[in-house]
Formats: sequence, structure tokens, C-alpha cells
Amino acid sequence: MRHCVRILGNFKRLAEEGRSRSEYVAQLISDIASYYGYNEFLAEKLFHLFSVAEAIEFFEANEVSRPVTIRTNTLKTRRRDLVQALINRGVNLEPIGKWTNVGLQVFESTVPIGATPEYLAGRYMLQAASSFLPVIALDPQPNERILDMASAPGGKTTHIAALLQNTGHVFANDANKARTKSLAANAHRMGCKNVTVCSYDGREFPKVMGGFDRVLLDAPCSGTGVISKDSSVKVNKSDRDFMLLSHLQKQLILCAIDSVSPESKTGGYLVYSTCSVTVDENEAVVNYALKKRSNVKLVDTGIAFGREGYTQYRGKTFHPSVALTRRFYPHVHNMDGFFVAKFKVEKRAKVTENNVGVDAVTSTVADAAEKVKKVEGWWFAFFLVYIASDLCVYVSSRGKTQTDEDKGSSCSRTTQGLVSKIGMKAAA
Ligand SMILES: C[S@@+](CC[C@H](N)C(=O)[O-])C[C@H]1O[C@@H](n2cnc3c(N)ncnc32)[C@H](O)[C@@H]1O
Repeated sequence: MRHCVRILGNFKRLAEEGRSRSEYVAQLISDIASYYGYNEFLAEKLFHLFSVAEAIEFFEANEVSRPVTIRTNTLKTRRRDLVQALINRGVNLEPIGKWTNVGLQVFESTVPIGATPEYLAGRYMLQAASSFLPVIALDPQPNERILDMASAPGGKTTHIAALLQNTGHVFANDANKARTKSLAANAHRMGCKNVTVCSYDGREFPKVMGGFDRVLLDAPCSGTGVISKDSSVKVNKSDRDFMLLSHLQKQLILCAIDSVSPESKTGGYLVYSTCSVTVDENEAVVNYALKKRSNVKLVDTGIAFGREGYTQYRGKTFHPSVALTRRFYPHVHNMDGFFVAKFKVEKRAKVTENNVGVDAVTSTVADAAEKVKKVEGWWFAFFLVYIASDLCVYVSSRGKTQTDEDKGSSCSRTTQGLVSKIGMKAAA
């Protein structure tokens, strides 16, 4: 491996005659796969995210556990008081960094950190540092109505509830009903009185409920950012898995966007996050959302560190604003691999009577007009838009404007207050 890395670092001078760069790269990927125990497909996918030398750092970092970190529950205590209580029990800990005023890193402990009286009393949550980031980006404001679309076991839900100081309302949803038990238990333990737990496929929103000030979509993902915690990811992911995940994430993100109220006085934001580092699950999903929903734009995440998202990757070009998204890596930030994007949702430019899927049609029409304009000139483009806008009104009135990818998502904006009808369980 070292040999290949050295040669690829100075190919012109060091390569053997007659051996191409791609031969060395293929050899290196195969060596990485066998040395670190990945299937070759995933080793290659992850390798291409970095320069050669950095790829090795990434694979090495995945072999090492990340620091144990906890989040102070400000509904029950102050960080200073928690530190004192835990020091008294023989825990050696200190603040994680300047970017969080609730996080603590545990260096060593004479007691199990997940079973102290302070833990059982809900004064803190055992939580990876990277998991703080989406909630920092979400930046919930008191009295807001917030949807956590894929929320179990509730690390981020309980963080949101704490930032709301138990005001407003958090709807904590997860499609997996069994997982909502630990979510409800965590909400209870942490003293969250503003959380309602529900179990829907996220793609049913906003049909079941909409009009949220902010939505967090911490999406189901491949987990390529948390390999140090779950090494099974190294061998159990195939090309098909990434295709299916990306497809689901695209459906979910459109529903998440449509669940945000553009009229919100204090918010109107969506945060999309994953604990994966692949482009298919991150920039490609965000870029898809930008294409499908003309009423959203990416904004700064408000997180002071992290690498910019890719705007170009292996022949794919994304919208320039995708640079506003943030990537976090184990070998760079000493935290799990993570991705965070923040969208502002604005009012739709064009509203029809039933407001179903209009954007998809108008943007397709606009795209077509743009192509025609180049070939045939302005007059023909105007003619096409005129005809097509009639078609748009016709199609949207029939409610059949969604693409295949949109279809499973039930993303109509028929927001109704169905809370009493949908069998929700109050967590507190
Ligand atoms: C990354 S985990 C969420 C972690 C959680 N946000 C936290 O901080 O504790 C992704 C979650 O998505 C849920 N999920 C998978 N498919 C879903 C869907 N179609 N709709 C809603 N939730 C889904 C999974 O059950 C899983 O709990």
C-alpha cells in the first residue's frame, strides 16, 4: 500500500515504465479493501472522495473509536453543575470545543457513563459530537412548531426540545414503530414536555400534517460516516443499496420541504443531514431537491467548521450553492463522518387552485423552453411557454404532475390538522 501511495504521489518520477496511473490506483484500492476488510466496491467508492494520501488517513481513522461525548440537558441542569457532579463520581471530562456550549468529552470514568444517577435523571444524553450539528444548523426558536421526520432514538429530538426550552411543539416521527419506544423513553427521561411521538413513513408528510416552522430530516442512510462504530458497513453495502437509499432520500427530502411553512414568521427552514460521506446520499440529494423545488435555496448552516460540499464530483456538476453544505470527517474533525445542508423554503412563485406539483411542471416547461430558445430563437420559446402553461394548469388540476421519483412521496400540500385522527402517542 505504502509503495503505491508513494508512487501515486509523484507519478512522473517514480512510476515503473509501462504501468499506468489507473493500474496503480486499482492495485491500491484492492490492497485497501483487503487490509481494512472492505468489499472492493465500497473501498473504491470511499477512496475517490479524497486525494490518495487523505484516503489512507480516512480509512485509518475508521479503525479508531471516536471520543465518548455527552450533551448536557439544559432542561434539567447547567453544564457547569453537570461537570461538577460527574467529577465527584470519578469522571474525567471537559468541554468538547468552542462550537458547542452543551457538549462534553469524557476521557475516562470509573463508573459506566450510561448508568450514572445523573444519566438516569436525564441530565445528559450520550451522544456523538457530530449529532449536535444538524440541530445547531436547525437553530429552533422558542414557540416554534417543528417536525423531526426520522427521529428515533431521539438524540436530536431531545436537543431540539431543550433549545425550545419546552415551548412550542416537536413532532418526533419515525417509520419504525419499535424504535419509537426508545424515542419516547428518551423524551420522558430528558423531561421534554413539548414532544409528540408518531410513526409514519416520512413520505406521508405533509399529507398527515404540515405547515411546520422548521423540519429536520436526519435521513436513513448507509452509515459510511460511522464505520468505526459499525464495521459491518464495510462489507454489507452494494451499488443497489446506494441506489435505493438515494431514491428514498430524494423522496423524503421533497416531502420534508413541502412540510415547511413558507409563511412561518420565525423560521421556514429545512435541515437535511446524514451520517454518510457518499455524494449519492448527500450533494446529489440536495441538488435534486433544488431542481425539483424552485421555492427553496441553500443557506449557510451556521456551523463554524466543516468542509464545503462538492459542487463537482467525478463528472457530475451540482448547483454552485451546494458549496454551502458542510461535510465532516473522522480524520479531519475527530468526529463521525457527517453531512449537513440547510434550506430556506420560500413562497411558491406560482400557485394554482389545488397547488399540487406545480413546480415540477413549470420547471420542466422552463427547461424545455430554454433548450428551444437556443435552437429556434425567442419567438418559438415564447410560443412554447404559452402553450405549455395552459397544459400546466390542465395537468395540475388533474393532480398527476409528479415524476416517478416523486410518486411514492405523496407530497401534496393538502395540509390538514389530522392530529386527533392519526393515532399519535404523547411522549410526555
Ligand atoms: C439516522 S436515523 C435517525 C437518528 C435520529 N435522528 C436521532 O438523532 O436519534 C434514521 C431513522 O430513519 C428511520 N426511517 C427509515 N425510513 C424512514 C421513512 N421512510 N420515514 C421515516 N423514518 C424512516 C429509521 O427507522 C431510523 O430511525
